[in-house]
Amino acid sequence: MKLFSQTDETQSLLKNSKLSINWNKKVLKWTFSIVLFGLLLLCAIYIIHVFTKNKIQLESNTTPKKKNALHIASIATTNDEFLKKCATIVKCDPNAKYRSANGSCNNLEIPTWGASKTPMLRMIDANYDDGYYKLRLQTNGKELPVPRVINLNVFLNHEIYRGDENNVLLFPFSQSLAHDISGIPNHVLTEKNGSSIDCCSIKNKIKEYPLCELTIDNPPDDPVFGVNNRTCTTLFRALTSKEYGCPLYPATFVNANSHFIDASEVYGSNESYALHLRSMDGGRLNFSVSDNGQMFCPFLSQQSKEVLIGNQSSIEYDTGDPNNGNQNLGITAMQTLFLRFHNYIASKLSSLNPFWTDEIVYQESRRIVIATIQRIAFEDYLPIIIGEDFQELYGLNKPNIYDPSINPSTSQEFSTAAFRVLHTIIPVQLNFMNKDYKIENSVIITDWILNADLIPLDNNFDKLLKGFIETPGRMVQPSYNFYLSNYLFARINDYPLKAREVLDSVFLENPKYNSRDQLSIDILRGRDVGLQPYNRVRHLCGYPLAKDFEDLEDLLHPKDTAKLKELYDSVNDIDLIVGLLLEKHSDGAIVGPTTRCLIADSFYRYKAGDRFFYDVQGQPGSFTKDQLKEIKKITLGHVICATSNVDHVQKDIFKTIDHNLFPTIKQKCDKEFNLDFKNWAESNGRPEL
Ligand code: HEM
Ligand SMILES: [Ca+2]
Repeated sequence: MKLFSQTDETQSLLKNSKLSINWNKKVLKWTFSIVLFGLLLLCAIYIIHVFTKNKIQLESNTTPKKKNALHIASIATTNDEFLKKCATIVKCDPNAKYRSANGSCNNLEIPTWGASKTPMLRMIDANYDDGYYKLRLQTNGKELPVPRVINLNVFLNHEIYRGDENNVLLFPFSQSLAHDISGIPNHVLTEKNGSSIDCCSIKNKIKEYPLCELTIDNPPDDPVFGVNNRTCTTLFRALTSKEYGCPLYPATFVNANSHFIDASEVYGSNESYALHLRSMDGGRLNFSVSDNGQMFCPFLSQQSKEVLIGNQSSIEYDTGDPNNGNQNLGITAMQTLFLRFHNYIASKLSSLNPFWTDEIVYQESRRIVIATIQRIAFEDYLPIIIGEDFQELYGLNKPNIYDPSINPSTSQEFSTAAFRVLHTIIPVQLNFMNKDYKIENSVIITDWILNADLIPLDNNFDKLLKGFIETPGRMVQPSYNFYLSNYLFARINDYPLKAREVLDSVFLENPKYNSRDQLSIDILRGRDVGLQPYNRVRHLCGYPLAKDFEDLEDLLHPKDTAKLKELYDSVNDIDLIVGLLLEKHSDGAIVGPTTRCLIADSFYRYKAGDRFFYDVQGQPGSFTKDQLKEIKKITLGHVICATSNVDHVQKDIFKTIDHNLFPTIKQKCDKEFNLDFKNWAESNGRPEL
């Protein structure tokens, strides 16, 4: 007590201290609790954060992107063999603005994906009798039907002559796309003196020459070939990866062209050829000038006009596609069109940016030409082929869909079967039309295949383009045109024939008459490259596996399945292209369901698998928003207007539009189809090397 009395202050202090100790304890307790709570809270937040973060990462790493139900996936097991065994190591510059000439370094993870001289992709493993290279047999071990017999029994003489709503232009544009994405050379067997061996003349020893294995036996009662006892047609097997120094099992085929849609048919598919085609001046490509001052692909052999008129194929042109650029008047017209378009853009860009080097002008012009072709291919062309709605549903219309996991390579099924279905749109006749819509001249197919002499004469190029736009095209249908099925590459003494009458009379007199059947070739090529039969591929595309011929009637006409039943022993033997040609067309498309599925798959690869695709943003070479806006306006009509004297075109450039019935749909080139490259002026922020 004393203590208390003695020290009031202290007491109070003590009291106070007691109080304060109590209070301090409380504060401490509260602080501790708050801190603990805070810590717990922080821990909880951290745990939640880590958990959700991991979950998100887990989802983005392991959950595949929501798969579009229409997409098919390759089920072939051999696609990576080339990468494992033969792909060269390529060093890429991830900041490179422009695509390489051969397509390498497009995919920075797998730089050889899509490059020229790399294999075609298989959707399904190859089908060979020996699992490796020998042509497949029927499932019961018997020989497959002779292709010519298939053509004669199912296709020939069933042509539909109705004009199509699409015009002839669809054909050369299709073909130039085909040779942009695919090119498999033949393995030609040569004599010691360098001339090619005629497999038919060594028929008794043909087994010793596996490359002659495709040689066609025409039936003795063949209505065309039988007449002159032409029982045999030579066809060589395609060049395999082995000939490129990379033996693979099973036989694998190599694309000589870059797989991407990158105008390789204009610029070449490798660096040295690309350089060879350049003038190295003003960013232009080399060109020749005709007598009337017009620009053409460089003439490889220049002869006098008189000789040209003397009906001999004397001019050949130097193009980015040395194998096919001269094959026919249509494809050569496309080569000319895009060569001119490149040089047109180069001159525009040079005047906007006089200080640009040849290299910058060349690369920027090339980039615009490629973008133009890609835009036309995806927005104007593809909807006609596979149908607008299907294209939308497939996800092909979405912008900027680059996905480095997509292999951009051309599939074997697409290039050797599905895209060749469009061989059916090849017309018999091409028209040269003047500005007044008058046909001045027409040539039939035996005159315009292997004969591109007509292009530089007079104003033929303009008239040919006008004829393409104004003439209704050939409808897609099961049969190829009669000439293509009988008189392909009809040449006597190496000169093209001039008219059907001549052709027929010579044919009757000359047993050496040497024409071919394109459909037989396409069927055989499918066997050559080991394509799986139609039933397997349609199943891959989501259609039921047919157990017998009648089961095919969900997609084919009963009259056709009946014919197939007479030719093939089993529904599992039908050649892919045969089934594809006979499919009823899908809604809004000009091809059937399996063809549409294979075409959509490939075009998806060419878009989603191309880092330089024209609308991809965020890459070193992406177009600016303003440039992209301008690119999006360029139609094939603009290209024609910029490069020829055609003065009226329509926006829907592949549609036949009767100028008498719909005069307002035709628009004046100089009014409606001008191009503006001001967004490429360097003051606008781009570009520099
Ligand atoms: C007059 C026009 C045409 C002719 C004479 C023609 C002829 C040929 C020939 C002879 C082949 C090589 C056949 C072989 O040995 O396997 C071929 C391949 C091919 N054709 Fe055509 N064709 C023409 C137009 C078209 C068109 C319009 C398309 C439409 C897309 C097309 C698509 C293809 C494709 C994808 C290939 C495979 C290319 C390869 O990988 O080598 N062709 N064509
Ligand atoms: Ca290409």
